[in-house]
Amino acid sequence: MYKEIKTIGVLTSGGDAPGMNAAVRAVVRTALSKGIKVIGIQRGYNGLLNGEVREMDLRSVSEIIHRGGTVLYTARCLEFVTAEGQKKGAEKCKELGIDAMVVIGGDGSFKGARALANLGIPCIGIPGTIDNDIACSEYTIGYDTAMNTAVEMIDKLRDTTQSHDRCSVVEVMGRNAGYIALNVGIATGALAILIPERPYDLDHDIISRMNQTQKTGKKHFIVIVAEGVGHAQELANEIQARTGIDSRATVLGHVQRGGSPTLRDRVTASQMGYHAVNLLEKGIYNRVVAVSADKIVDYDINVALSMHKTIDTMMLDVANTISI
Ligand SMILES: Nc1ncnc2c1ncn2[C@@H]1O[C@H](COP(=O)(O)OP(=O)(O)O)[C@@H](O)[C@H]1O
Ligand SMILES: O=P(O)(O)OC[C@H]1O[C@](O)(COP(=O)(O)O)[C@@H](O)[C@@H]1O
Ligand SMILES: [Mg+2]
Repeated sequence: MYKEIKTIGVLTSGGDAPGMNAAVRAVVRTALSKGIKVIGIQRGYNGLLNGEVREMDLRSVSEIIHRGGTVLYTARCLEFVTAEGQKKGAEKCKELGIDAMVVIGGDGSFKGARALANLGIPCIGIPGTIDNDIACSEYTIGYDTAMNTAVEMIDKLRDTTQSHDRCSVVEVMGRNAGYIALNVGIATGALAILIPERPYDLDHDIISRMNQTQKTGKKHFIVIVAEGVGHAQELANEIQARTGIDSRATVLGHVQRGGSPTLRDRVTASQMGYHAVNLLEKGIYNRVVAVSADKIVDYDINVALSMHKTIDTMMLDVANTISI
C-alpha cells in the first residue's frame, strides 16, 4: 500500500567504510530536493533506541564527500538483535515521525532493517562495508578504498621484504570473505593467497611454491592471508621453520577502514544514496540497493539476505599462474 514519505531517517551501522559520508550526503540532498525531511540518527541502531538524532539540512553534509569514517558515527548494537530492541526501534521511529529508514551498513545491519520492515517501518539498505560480502551486490561502498590502502601498505612492506630477502605474511581484513585478499594478492604479486572460501595445503600451496621459485632466483616472498583464515604469525613461524627463509607477520588491521574514499567509492555511494531516496519517493520499500553489471539496481530485502556470493575461481588461477 502506498504511503507518502515525508520524513526519512538515515543511519550508518556496523564497521565504518570510506564513502559512507558520500552516501549520507546523497541521501540528504536527494531527499531535500524532493521536499522530504531527513533525520540523521547517530551511532547506528544505538542512536535510534536512545533518540540520538538531528535534523539534516543541505549544509549539514558539506565538506564530507572526501572524508573517511562516518559523520553520523557508527556502532554495533547488541540490543537491536533482540525482538524487544527491534520493537523499541520501530516505536522510536513512529515517535520521531520517521516514515522510512535508510540503513547504510553490511549484512548484519540489513537484518536489523528487515526486522524494522517486518514491524511496519519501510526500509532501504545501502551496502557500506569494506568486505564486499553483500551477496546481492557486486560492489559495496568502501571496498575499493580499503583495497587501495592495503596495496599501498604492502608496497611499503615489499621494500623491506626485498631488501632483507625475507617472506612477509600479511593479514588483510574481510571477516569471513576473501574478496579483499584475492584482489590485493593479485595486485601485489603475492606468491600465495589464502582465503576462507578455499581450503589450503601448506606444503602444496606455499612451501613447494617457495622452493620452486627460489630455484628460479626469487629471494623474497609475499603471502596474503585473509582475516577469515587468520594465524598470520603461526604461518610465518611455520614458513621460516620449513624453508629457512626469515619470515615476518604483519596484520594490517583497521588502517584499511580509514582514509579519504576513492573516486569509485564516492561515485557509487552518491548513486546508491540517490537511488535509495528515489525508491522511497515512488513508494517502493524494503529493498537493498546493489550493483549488478555496473548498474545500480535493487532487490527485495528478504531475497537479498537469502542470496549467496561465490569467489571467481578464475582470479585464483590468475594468481597461481602469474605470481610465481
Ligand atoms: N540478526 C540481526 N537482527 C537484527 N539486527 C541485527 C542482526 N545482526 C546484526 N544486527 C544489527 O546490525 C549491527 C551491525 O551488524 P554487523 O554484523 O556488526 O555489521 P555489518 O552491518 O557491517 O555487517 C549489529 O550491531 C546489530 O545492531
Ligand atoms: O572494528 P571491529 O569491531 O573490530 O570489527 C572488525 C571487522 O569489521 C570489518 O572491518 C568490517 O566488517 P563490517 O562491515 O561487517 O562491520 C571486518 O573486515 C572485520 O572483521
Ligand atoms: Mg558485515
